Amino acid sequence: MVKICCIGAGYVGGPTMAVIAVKCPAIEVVVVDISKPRIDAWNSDTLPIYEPGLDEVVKACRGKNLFFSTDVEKHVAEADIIFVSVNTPTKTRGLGAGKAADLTYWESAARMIADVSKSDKIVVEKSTVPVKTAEAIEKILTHNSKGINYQILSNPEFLAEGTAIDDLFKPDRVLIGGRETPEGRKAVQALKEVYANWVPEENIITTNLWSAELSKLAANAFLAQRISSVNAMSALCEATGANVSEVSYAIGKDSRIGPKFLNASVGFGGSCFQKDILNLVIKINDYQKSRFVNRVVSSMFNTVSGKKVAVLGFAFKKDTGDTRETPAIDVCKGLLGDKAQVSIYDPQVTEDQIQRDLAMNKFDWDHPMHLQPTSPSSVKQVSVVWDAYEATKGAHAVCILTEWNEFKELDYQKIFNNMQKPAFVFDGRNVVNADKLREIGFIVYSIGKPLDAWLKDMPAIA
Ligand SMILES: NC(=O)C1=CN([C@@H]2O[C@H](COP(=O)(O)OP(=O)(O)OC[C@H]3O[C@@H](n4cnc5c(N)ncnc54)[C@H](O)[C@@H]3O)[C@@H](O)[C@H]2O)C=CC1
Ligand SMILES: O=C(O)[C@H]1O[C@H](OP(=O)(O)OP(=O)(O)OC[C@H]2O[C@@H](n3ccc(=O)[nH]c3=O)[C@H](O)[C@@H]2O)[C@H](O)[C@@H](O)[C@@H]1O
Repeated sequence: MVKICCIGAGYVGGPTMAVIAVKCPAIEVVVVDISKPRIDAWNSDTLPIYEPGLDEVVKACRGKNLFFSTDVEKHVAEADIIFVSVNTPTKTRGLGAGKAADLTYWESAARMIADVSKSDKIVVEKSTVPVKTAEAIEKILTHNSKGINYQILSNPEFLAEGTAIDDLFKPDRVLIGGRETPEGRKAVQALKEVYANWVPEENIITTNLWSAELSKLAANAFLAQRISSVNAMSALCEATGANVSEVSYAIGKDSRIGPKFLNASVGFGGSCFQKDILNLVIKINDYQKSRFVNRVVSSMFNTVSGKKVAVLGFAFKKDTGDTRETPAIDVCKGLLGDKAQVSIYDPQVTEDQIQRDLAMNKFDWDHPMHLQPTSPSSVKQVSVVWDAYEATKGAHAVCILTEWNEFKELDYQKIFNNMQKPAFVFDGRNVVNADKLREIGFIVYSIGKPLDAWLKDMPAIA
């Protein structure tokens, strides 16, 4: 019989383990906690937390294959899989106070696991933790390992309070991250088999450890931003006579936005949602563009002065010639600021438009034509050409700024042969097959993907 032990009998540990127990009669589940009153309550008729449906689930399996205990060490020692679902509050003092997560409880749980274990263990991060916590936990466990093999998995929880049991019975997805080694994959599979007792296979996502840890934080950030956006609209509604419920309904009908989580409120609460300013979205967008330019410059020995940089794509998205607020403007201006020679190709944007865009002040495009400069002085460091091969000839680097389909089909071997070496590709839209380009010899940067060894060694990005 597989034995599961969960450290932490709180809002997550209690309901999650009760659902595992009820759905997996062949698994023994023990929930342990250092708080005796909490454990006593879990063993009583008055459970320590209120959740619709929780009483029934606990009553169905408590004393059969679900147990609550304060004998933490005994049950950790006996378990095959240990979930750690202790609290991870915000630090209130010291370095990072008010911002960083306080991992004191996590660390003491990990040290206790290392102390009492006598057999191999799968240790599952259930708590919400900063990215890379698994690495720290791994270090604590393996430095004290006594020959025991530990596999760390990240299995963040997405339940919301008030709907915990429904969310656990029918999760949108279960996410399991693990090491990309044979032992890591085996551990991921073992945990997947637990959830597969009631969750459809296609809803169980497996990833690497860091993607799983980050996805949890990202999901909460997206949800919090959504509420903040609606709440910002509520102030606009009050000022204009619009009705926020009507606005939410109307925008929620857009299938890309969807109808959920669009209720204006006095502000969101709960322990997890904190970063809530609408401004953040704009700041992040500007940051994303300057980060791209910094990548280009820092990768190319910290200067692009006098170097030819090919820009493929100028429109704000594919299949249009529209350039209003295209990120290409800011990226090109950044490269020109560092004195690059920029050679631009876009299948639908004219040379006149590109020169106009690069000469114009930000937001001027949104004023009537007669207020805009009639004959913009062309920017000398810029040439606009008729195809991608011409743009990249003799270049040190290629920057892909629009996701035109034709950029996927280019003959990159031919492009490589005609470029300066080392030849760089900075893919701002994730359109190229980075592995194939690396085989040809390119140094490739793809937005949000693991970095080339070359790029990793270059100076940090501002
Ligand atoms: N509350 C929620 O809706 C959700 C919470 N989370 C995350 O899950 C984690 C747990 O959250 P909650 O269950 O709400 O916290 P909680 O505070 O209700 O429960 C944590 C429990 O861990 C126990 N504990 C702490 N250190 C221990 C140790 N060394 N040994 C044994 N027990 C120990 C505490 O006594 C407490 O009962 C947090 O990281 C939280 O961010 C994730 C998704 C949803
Ligand atoms: O990581 C966590 O702890 C959890 O945080 C939230 O769950 P929770 O905080 O329990 O509850 P929510 O339903 O998300 O509500 C959070 C706050 O936002 C408010 N809210 C929510 C939705 C909405 O449309 N408007 C709004 O103001 C709620 O009233 C509440 O104050 C997430 O929804 C869960 O997916 C996540 O697992």
